[in-house]
Amino acid sequence: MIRLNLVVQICLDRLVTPVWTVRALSTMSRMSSTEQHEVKPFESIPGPGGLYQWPLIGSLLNYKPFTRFTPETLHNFLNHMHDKYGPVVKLRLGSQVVVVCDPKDFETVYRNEGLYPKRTGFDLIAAYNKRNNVEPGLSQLQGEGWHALRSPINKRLMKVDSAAHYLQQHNQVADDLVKILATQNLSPEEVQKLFFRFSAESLAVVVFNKRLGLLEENPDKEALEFLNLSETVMNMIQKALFGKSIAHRWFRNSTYLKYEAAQNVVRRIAISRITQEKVKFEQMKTSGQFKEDHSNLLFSLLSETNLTIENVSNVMISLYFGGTESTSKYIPVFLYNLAKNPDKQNILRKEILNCMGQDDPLTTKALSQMPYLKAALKESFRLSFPSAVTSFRILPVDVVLGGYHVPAGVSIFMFGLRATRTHFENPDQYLPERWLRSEDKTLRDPAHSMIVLPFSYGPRNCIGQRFAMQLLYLAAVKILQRLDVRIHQDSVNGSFIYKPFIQARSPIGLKFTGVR
Ligand code: HEM
Repeated sequence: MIRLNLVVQICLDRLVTPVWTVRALSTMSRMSSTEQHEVKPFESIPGPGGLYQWPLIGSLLNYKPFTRFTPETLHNFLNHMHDKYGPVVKLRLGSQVVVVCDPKDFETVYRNEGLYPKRTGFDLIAAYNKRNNVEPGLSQLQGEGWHALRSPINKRLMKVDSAAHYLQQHNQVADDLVKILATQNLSPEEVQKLFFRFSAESLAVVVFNKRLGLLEENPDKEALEFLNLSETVMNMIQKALFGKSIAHRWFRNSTYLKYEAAQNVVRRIAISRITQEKVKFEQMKTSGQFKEDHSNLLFSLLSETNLTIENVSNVMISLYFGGTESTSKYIPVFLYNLAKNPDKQNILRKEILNCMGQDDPLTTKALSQMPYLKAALKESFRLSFPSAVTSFRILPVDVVLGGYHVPAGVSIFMFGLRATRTHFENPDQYLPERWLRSEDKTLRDPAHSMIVLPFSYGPRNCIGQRFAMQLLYLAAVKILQRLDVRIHQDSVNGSFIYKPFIQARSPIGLKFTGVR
């Protein structure tokens, strides 16, 4: 996402200026004369100039060996840029982008994103889809094509109880996770891998209607192959995203070939599993067991007459990949914040044990009675924001951001992470209490509602957020119900990087011991 296709960038750069001139006039004419007077032109947005604005070279100059930053410490680089140039900065990150960090500007961006918000996809996936004649998935599509695929999923996944349908099965997966943590002495790397298996297993229940058995002592061969290939797919996307592979756009380089081989098998396995479920679905339909409002996502998508097996498989693959990496990376970060603040961990454990005891499964009722759990996760999102940039948009209209005119067609990055520090009291402390209502019913820390948006906002926000929250709550609840979480003394210095989701520079040494 961050390093856009350079060819497209160059074309965009050429296109943007003339479009801006025409649009600027029409937009400006809609403003009051005072506003027109105050708006500063796009050209005057501060930022590194000269060579730093050149296509390709400009982006490379931002990183090592020319600076102390790398794509993985993009957050530090953007903070440095805002310290130097102010709340609106123009620079090259692949294409020319405008970066904003004021929540009021986030609001303006979201308000103007239109019906089909545009966020460019991953060029490695685009190359694969084109070369293999595969229809693009949700995160790759734009415009009406995106809307046509997103709408049927939206109406099911954004429902309040969409994830709750899977809660019972997810409880079982979480129990298996806790059993392993309680009985095996795992290295930090093994713990990280275990969380990946937990997320993959939980999402498999949603996308394939089946557990894969990834938390069993000896998982079956196909399940393990699926897991290993999924990791390869994600690693290659990451490599391309951070500019460690560029040539895949023009020919099949080694990153592309590894991605293609892995993705071909992943797709074959996914399509074969979904085809098996289609047979079950047809039987249910014939026997009258299937109702229109069925809460099972896979069955309900299979019932859409305008979606082919290929469409449904693409959606499910998007969900599986969109969800596994992000959620598995965030579980140890949440646990890290609780382990570093044992007093908060104890308050949370007390709330959990009061609501559900040491053996009960997590239910929606119990969840509704746990305000501290929700505050603890929200505060973790604030203190350790899941992605370096909340998201980015290419708007269909001109806007004014921080007093500067930004033409339609320019990439706008919303750097929410900075606002999580600049808009709160005691920003470096983990204080779930700041999200709880005090007795006079006001929020203790009434921060702007556009700051802590881990799943972004608007019609193109994260479609899997209910599942992500469910899995994060479950992992924390089930672990704290039975185990105390501490950090190995010789581990972790709290230094996090983004690839593109947050993770500790080296796996966090979490220590799990039984609680009585
Ligand atoms: C902690 C976990 C997660 C985080 C922080 C996260 C965050 C995000 C963000 C910031 C976006 C971009 C939204 C925008 O541009 O407005 C996104 C998109 C997306 N996410 Fe998530 N996500 C998480 C988990 C999940 C899960 C569990 C799933 C699937 C079950 C999922 C599926 C997707 C998909 C398919 C998109 C693309 C949506 C579209 O383009 O229409 N994510 N996510």
